[in-house]
Amino acid sequence: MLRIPLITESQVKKFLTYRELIPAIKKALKDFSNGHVMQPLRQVTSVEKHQGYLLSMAAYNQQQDSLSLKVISLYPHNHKKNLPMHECKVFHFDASTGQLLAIIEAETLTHMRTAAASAAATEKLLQCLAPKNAKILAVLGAGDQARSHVYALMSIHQYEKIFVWNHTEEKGRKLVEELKPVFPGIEFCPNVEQAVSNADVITTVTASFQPVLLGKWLKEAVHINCVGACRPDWRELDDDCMNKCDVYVDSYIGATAESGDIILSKVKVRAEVGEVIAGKVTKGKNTRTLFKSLGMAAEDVAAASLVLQHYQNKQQDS
Ligand SMILES: NC(=O)C1=CN([C@@H]2O[C@H](COP(=O)(O)OP(=O)(O)OC[C@H]3O[C@@H](n4cnc5c(N)ncnc54)[C@H](O)[C@@H]3O)[C@@H](O)[C@H]2O)C=CC1
Ligand SMILES: O=C([O-])C1=[NH+]CCC1
Repeated sequence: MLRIPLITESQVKKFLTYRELIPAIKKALKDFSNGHVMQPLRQVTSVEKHQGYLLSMAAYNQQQDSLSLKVISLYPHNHKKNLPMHECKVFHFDASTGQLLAIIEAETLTHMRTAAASAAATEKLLQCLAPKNAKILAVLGAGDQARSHVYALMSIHQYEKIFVWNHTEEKGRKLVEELKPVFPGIEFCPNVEQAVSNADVITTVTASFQPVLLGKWLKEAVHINCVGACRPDWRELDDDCMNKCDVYVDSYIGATAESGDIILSKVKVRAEVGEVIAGKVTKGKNTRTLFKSLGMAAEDVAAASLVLQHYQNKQQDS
């Protein structure tokens, strides 16, 4: 019987780099918006008794001929138990035969591909619409996504200052301490308004159900990546913030079905980021831009393909 390889977290950490991943995710976003990806809306199974969810995310990228399914748990109260909010695996298939090629431990893959999508959006929207001389990055949240976002965003632009805010100071300070040797300009900011009010780029990566970022704090030119709040009644941004920005999404269908920030604010979505990358959408006049990221299986397929390529190359070498 053929044994299916399990590609572990430590292997994924060795295989994935933002240098390779960001272009791969850009291509995935573009392929998706060009209609080359079969991606049903993800299936969400509620585990009401424990206030959790199980998400099934499948996609087939016709351009890459690449097929996978990610299964990911979402337990927003896990931080109180000192447990991660998500646990996940990607099942990567041979698209031509339907045979399972590998099972991939996908926590790092998810942290990195999400941050790569934000980096791709920031690069595109900052270049088109917001100031080129961005100096200050603000990160609201101090978990796994906060860490991956600092690495990914710093890989495309050298911000002089990074302000991290978290609702619990201890966790925020701990992340800053960890990242300080790599990014000396990073600081913890105990006041969220102070953290964001001079920021050129703001990334929200919290497990909050209520707005943590308010429109009245935004400066005239700013780009926001809003990464948390993936349920129709959850918010990370208030209505004012949503309405002050030109809003871009990863998927229209996903955003209008799942994002509380989009649905409850009734904001008009300007475009998918993939449409901007594909050159189908022209520059808007608004100097405030916002990328509402919900995460897509198309991104998981792209990241899993890279992981598998590296894994197979390594097997051939040894
Ligand atoms: N858009 C996408 O593709 C993806 C989005 N996510 C979302 O990103 C967010 C962060 O995920 P992780 O970093 O993996 O989680 P994590 O558990 O590592 O970090 C969550 C952070 O939110 C903070 N937090 C918890 N409750 C809060 C509250 N009530 N108000 C403000 N902050 C609060 C925690 O202190 C922690 O800093 C989550 O909402 C998650 O669902 C995760 C994966 C992909
Ligand atoms: O795309 C993803 O993996 C997720 N988005 C929100 C929770 C998990």
